[in-house]
Amino acid sequence: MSTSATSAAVEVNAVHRRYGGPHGFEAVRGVSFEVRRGELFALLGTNGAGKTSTMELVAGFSRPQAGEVRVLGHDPERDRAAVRPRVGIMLQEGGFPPDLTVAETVAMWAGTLTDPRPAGEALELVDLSDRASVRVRQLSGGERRRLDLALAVLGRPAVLLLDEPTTGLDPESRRNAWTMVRSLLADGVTVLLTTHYLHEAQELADRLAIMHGGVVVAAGSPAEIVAGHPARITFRLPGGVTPELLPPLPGARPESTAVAAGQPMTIRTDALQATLTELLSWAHRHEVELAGLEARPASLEEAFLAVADHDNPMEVRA
Ligand SMILES: Nc1ncnc2c1ncn2[C@@H]1O[C@H](COP(=O)(O)OP(=O)(O)OP(=O)(O)O)[C@@H](O)[C@H]1O
Repeated sequence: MSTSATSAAVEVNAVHRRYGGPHGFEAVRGVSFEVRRGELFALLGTNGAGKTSTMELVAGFSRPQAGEVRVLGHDPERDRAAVRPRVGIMLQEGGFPPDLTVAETVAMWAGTLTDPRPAGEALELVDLSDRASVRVRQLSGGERRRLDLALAVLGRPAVLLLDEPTTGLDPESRRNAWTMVRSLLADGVTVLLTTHYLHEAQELADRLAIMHGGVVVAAGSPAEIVAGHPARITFRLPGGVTPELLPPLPGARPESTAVAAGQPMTIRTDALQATLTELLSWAHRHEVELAGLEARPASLEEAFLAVADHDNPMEVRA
């Protein structure tokens, strides 16, 4: 195991997870990452990439066939008694008795914890106070998700494991969930979450890993992940100008050269400042206006699509 056992809240080291026996399907194929204390680490990936399978290993619900997991320094499956009181878990299926009310569900769950938050406080955190007397079966999908979240934070966990916590939430509820997660982070809670919302990862994550086909294909801070991908400059080609009349632009390539004068043109560049400088001085010299000019770095979504398309992903240590 690495020497950072004291600083990392979660350590995942070269884990493998196979379903269906020794010759079955290997869903997780040598994944490694660390979640430092107090940070939010996001696991992104295509459908079936192995995010939930990895999350279940961290939750201690199953053992990896190879590799190691440590949560707060313990094996979460073997040392369950040491780990579980300090970890809040929200997986994809809540599975609560449908005939209990929201308040009864929280009370039942609180009964299994040593130092639970007051039920009202937990429901307030997820904006469900006014649904306390409603039966679980009558909740909407988004309200059930919020109940899952209330239960995950009920025991004042030091580490929170959230598997797609905001799937099915409307935009306002999603933002409320982000606010809650940020306040937990401010209190020093460590969060590992999976999400399909790249904007969510960009908003919340200190660091992230992108999984594809059971391995980590990119890892780092959101800025590090997008840094390796080209920026984009768009503008409307001035009247009378075709793409071949543009000057040579350092580090750049047009997305398409079949653009007529007056039409929108997109240029990809690995050297945004140099390309833009050259383009603007050319426009100045020729006294033409680049209407609708926009320049922006790659988004996490562009980086995600690029690495998810990668045919031969390499494992990366986060
Ligand atoms: N119990 C199981 N038995 C057999 N195969 C399984 C089992 N659970 C998951 N898998 C397979 O393992 C692979 C990884 O699944 P997993 O749920 O970990 O992916 P994921 O990244 O969370 O996907 P999604 O984004 O769609 O939720 C998938 O191909 C899935 O079909």
